[in-house]
Parts: sequence; structure tokens; C-alpha cells
Amino acid sequence: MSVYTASTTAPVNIATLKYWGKRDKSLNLPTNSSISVTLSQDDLRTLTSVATSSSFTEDQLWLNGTPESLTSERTVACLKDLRALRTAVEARDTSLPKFSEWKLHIVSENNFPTAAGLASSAAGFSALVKAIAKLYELPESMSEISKIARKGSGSACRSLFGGYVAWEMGSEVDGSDSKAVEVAPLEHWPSMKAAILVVSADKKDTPSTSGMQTTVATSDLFQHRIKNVVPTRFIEMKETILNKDFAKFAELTMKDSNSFHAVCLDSYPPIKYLNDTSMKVIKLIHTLNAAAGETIAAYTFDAGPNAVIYYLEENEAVVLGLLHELFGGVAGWEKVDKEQLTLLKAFPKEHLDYDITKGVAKIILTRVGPGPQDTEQCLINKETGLPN
Ligand SMILES: Nc1ncnc2c1ncn2[C@@H]1O[C@H](COP(=O)(O)OP(=O)(O)OP(=O)(O)O)[C@@H](O)[C@H]1O
Ligand SMILES: C[C@@](O)(CCOP(=O)(O)OP(=O)(O)O)CC(=O)O
Repeated sequence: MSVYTASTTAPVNIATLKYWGKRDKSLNLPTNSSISVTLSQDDLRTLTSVATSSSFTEDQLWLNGTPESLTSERTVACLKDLRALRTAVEARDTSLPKFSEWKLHIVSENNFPTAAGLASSAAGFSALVKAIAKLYELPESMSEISKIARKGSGSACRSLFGGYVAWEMGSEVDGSDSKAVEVAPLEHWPSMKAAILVVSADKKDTPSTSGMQTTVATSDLFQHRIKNVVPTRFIEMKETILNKDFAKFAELTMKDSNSFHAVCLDSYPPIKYLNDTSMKVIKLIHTLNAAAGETIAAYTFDAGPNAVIYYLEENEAVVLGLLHELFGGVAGWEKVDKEQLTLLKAFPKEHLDYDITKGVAKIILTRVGPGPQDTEQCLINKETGLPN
């Protein structure tokens, strides 16, 4: 039997202007445009291999070594769109094998915890869609492909690009203009770094999908956010990226994280993702910026208590100096030259709240990174079509 395979890696992205709210649930169409930074795959990545063969009897997915259902509405929608595009390719060249009619085997591995508030669904769906697009030799642009990933998980559309990415909400009812676009490539502003404080927490109680539904249906503040706040912020944040204006970028990022969590709390019943440790991290970063006399670090939080702190490489010594003082005991510092770290002299020692230390389980130190990458590494046995 002939087994055809393709593999790709894909990154995580962390929004600096948050997607929160859908205007169409089944198509994953958002109520506002959003912006994100794609993170390096050296630290967080999904590797996905796909295979097709006329002898396969059903679509199958193995995630981190375990068979998973492929029957969710979202995955079904992605596979349907990809097969439709492949059908068009086959119609143009009738000599091609009829992959569009054959079943798929998908094998995927995340090199970081799945479903733990680290955006695995974004990396996972972008990898899945990109790998199949590669297998099917689809000619569509990355923005076109991003519309399919969007149906898997909204934020996944942004993981199809590296660097700085916007998801334009679009206005069409069929979602044909709701897609990811590059704001600036990684090379434009390569000095952006990110420290992820993985906050010890139980599994989050409100998944993003249902959380946003509650917010859209019940929060008055949300209407203000999508009508009066985000549209201007979207334009301003793109400008700060193009101008490499970190202070302004950081301010907008922090304000948007706060705005997102405010509309969550304004939902009825309220949704609370931040915990005491998250709030202490917020205070810490504001104290650091005040002590530095300029904004050198920005916090942002998704639908959970983990903090992502963006900063520029040139300020690494003092940003990580502070984080190391408080969280030096947790895993994740292996790559760092501790000799280079320093606590800012102006940082008020009475604000060093060592109580915060126990709330953090580990730190992930990473940076802005590229989009999905082709790889020769294949998780599927080319003879059997099954996971290696
Ligand atoms: N590599 C992958 N391939 C296919 N699907 C994946 C992959 N990784 C994750 N997923 C899907 O995403 C789901 C996890 O999404 P979920 O939103 O619960 O967590 P998360 O994205 O890690 O966290 P958060 O959305 O809070 O940042 C998994 O149950 C699985 O369905
Ligand atoms: C807070 C967020 O991380 C929400 C992400 O939501 P998802 O993309 O996970 O939601 P679905 O479209 O329902 O799958 C903000 C963001 O990434 O922009």
C-alpha cells in the first residue's frame, strides 16, 4: 500500500490584544480583531504528521500517544474545508491521486502541557491544518489557510504566521474575510522576549468557548469594549509594533489584558481567571516599571492565572533579575547566565513580596519566533500508516 505523509511544526501565540467574544459560534467569527506575538518553537511547539492512503478505513488522531476523537464539530469542519480545496486541485490535474476521498491519520505531539492554559489548541489546530494543506499541496495563501484553522479554534488562525500577527475580524457572514495577516515578521523586531510564569492552579473552571458566550450574552461593559475600546487599540497597537515602540506597546498590552479580565468579571455569573498570584504579578510589574522610570515590561493573562511577561532583550538583566529574585527556585532557569542578572537598584525592597514565590510552579523563558516550519521528522510509519 502507498502511504503519503507530510509533517510540520507550529507555534503557540499569546495575544496582546485579546480575542474574546464570537459573533458566530460555529464559524468561530469574533466580535473584535486581535493581535498576538508568535512564540519560539524552541520552547513551545506542536509537531504534527499526517498520512493518507486508499487503504485507511477511518480518520484517526493520536495526540501525545493517545487516540483522540476526530468527531468534534470543529475538527470535522477543518477536514471538510481542506478536502474541498484538495478536490479543486484534483479537478485541475486529474492525474493526481484522489487524496480528497481517502481517510487521514494524524499524529501529533506537543512538547509542553496540553490543555493547561498554554494555548495548546492554537498550536495544535494550526499544525493540523498546515500539515494537511502541505500533504494536499494546496496553493492557497497562509491567510486563506488561517480561515480553516480559525474554525478549529479562533486563536489558532494567528499561529500560522511568525512574528507579530493580526486576526482581522472581518464583516462577512460566511467568515470569508475573517483571517490572520502578518503585522510584521520576526526579523522586524527580533528582540521581543517573553517569560511565562506558570502559576500553580487547578484546571480552569470556565473554558474560553463557554466563557466568551456568557460575556457576550450578559456583560454591558463588553459592548463598550468592542465598540469603543478595541477598534482604536487595534490600530494603535499595530503602529507601536511597526514603530518598535515598546513602552506604548506594553501599555496597550497591559490595558487590554485588564480590559479582557474586567469584562469577564462583568459577566453574569462572573468569570474569574486571575488568582492572588496573578494580581501580585501585576503589581510587581507596575512597581518594576515605576522603579525603572519607563515601561520595560508588560504582563498579559489569557483564560487562566498564568502570566506572560513581554520585555526587550536589552532589559533582560533587570527584568529577569527581579523574576529570579522571587522565582529563582523554580524550574526553567537552566539557559540563563545568572551572573548577568541584577536587581534594579531603585526597586523598593519592601515591595519584594516573597509570599508570591509559592504560587509559581515553573518559568518558561522564550522569545518571538517564526511561523510553522516544514520538517522531515515524521511521527508516522510510512509502511503501516500508524504512529511510530
Ligand atoms: N497537537 C494537537 N493536535 C490537535 N489538537 C490539539 C493539539 N493540542 C491540543 N489540541 C486540542 O486542544 C484542546 C486543548 O484546548 P484548551 O483550550 O482546553 O487548552 P489550551 O489551548 O492548552 O489552553 P488555553 O486555551 O487556556 O490557552 C485539546 O483537548 C485538543 O482537543
Ligand atoms: C483569552 C484568549 O486566549 C482566548 C482564546 O480563545 P480560543 O481561541 O481558545 O477560543 P475558541 O475559538 O473558542 O477555541 C485570547 C486570545 O488568544 O486572543
